[in-house]
Amino acid sequence: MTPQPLAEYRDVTLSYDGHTPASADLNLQIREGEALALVGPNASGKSTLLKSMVGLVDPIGGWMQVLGTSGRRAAREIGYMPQTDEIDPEFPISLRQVVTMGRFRKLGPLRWPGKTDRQTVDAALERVNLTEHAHKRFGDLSGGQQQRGLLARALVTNPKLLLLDEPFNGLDTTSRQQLMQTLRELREEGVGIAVSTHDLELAHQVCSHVLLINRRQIAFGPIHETLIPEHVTATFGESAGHFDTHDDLIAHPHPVPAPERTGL
Ligand SMILES: Nc1ncnc2c1ncn2[C@@H]1O[C@H](COP(=O)(O)OP(=O)(O)OP(=O)(O)O)[C@@H](O)[C@H]1O
Repeated sequence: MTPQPLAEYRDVTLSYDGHTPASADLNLQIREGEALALVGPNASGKSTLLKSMVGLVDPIGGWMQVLGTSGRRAAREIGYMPQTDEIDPEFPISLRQVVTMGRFRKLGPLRWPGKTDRQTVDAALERVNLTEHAHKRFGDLSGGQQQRGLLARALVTNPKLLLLDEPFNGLDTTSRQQLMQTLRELREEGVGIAVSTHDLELAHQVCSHVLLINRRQIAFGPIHETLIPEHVTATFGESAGHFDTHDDLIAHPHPVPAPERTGL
């Protein structure tokens, strides 16, 4: 029997205020070891979709399930790396403390981190190659190191499902390669991943599936069949350029702004 998907959406519409749709027609599945790239222009609904998987945005239509329950209930078992983080670079908090914060969802507010928690934090830091920087102030790390630190924070719950919102933004080539390698390893271990990105090449290198979105879902499916010129043009508009071949598509990804918000 095929195992139940880690996340499944059927005709889902999401809304922040309970009536204005923020994104619609969402139909997707993420299974163990699969990685889904969310691709679309700015303000097209990528972050909204990720937020809905941890219950930060609710559906106003359709049916969805995450880890067999609602996004809100599943949140403790999910690793979520948001696009922007609230950590003030001036705040005197070490990288290790930032990563340990990721355990608090598991620990609950009244438990002090124990041996297992410390070991899990050590393993996550090692996984993202930051062990030697553990005691540095978070704000003193480079942008790429901070990104990797936030990934470590998302990993300390040992999630079955990992959600990453534009994790490659601002990374240099080395950090990018390291992050891609980590994501491939996680897939091999059976972790399901959803990652929003503007980078089609990266999507191809890391992901098994793609969902193209521009306030509505344009297409979803295996990446090699679905990330095709017709779908990219439908997502980004004609100004996305003309793509003759698959290589063109990867060489010339030109995201353009989404249309003004009109309530779909
Ligand atoms: N907190 C919020 N309250 C109300 N509307 C919101 C909120 N956050 C986003 N939206 C709206 O939802 C729509 C989708 O935005 P979203 O942030 O999901 O896009 P995105 O594809 O992640 O964009 P980007 O690539 O710029 O991060 C936009 O119209 C946006 O204005």
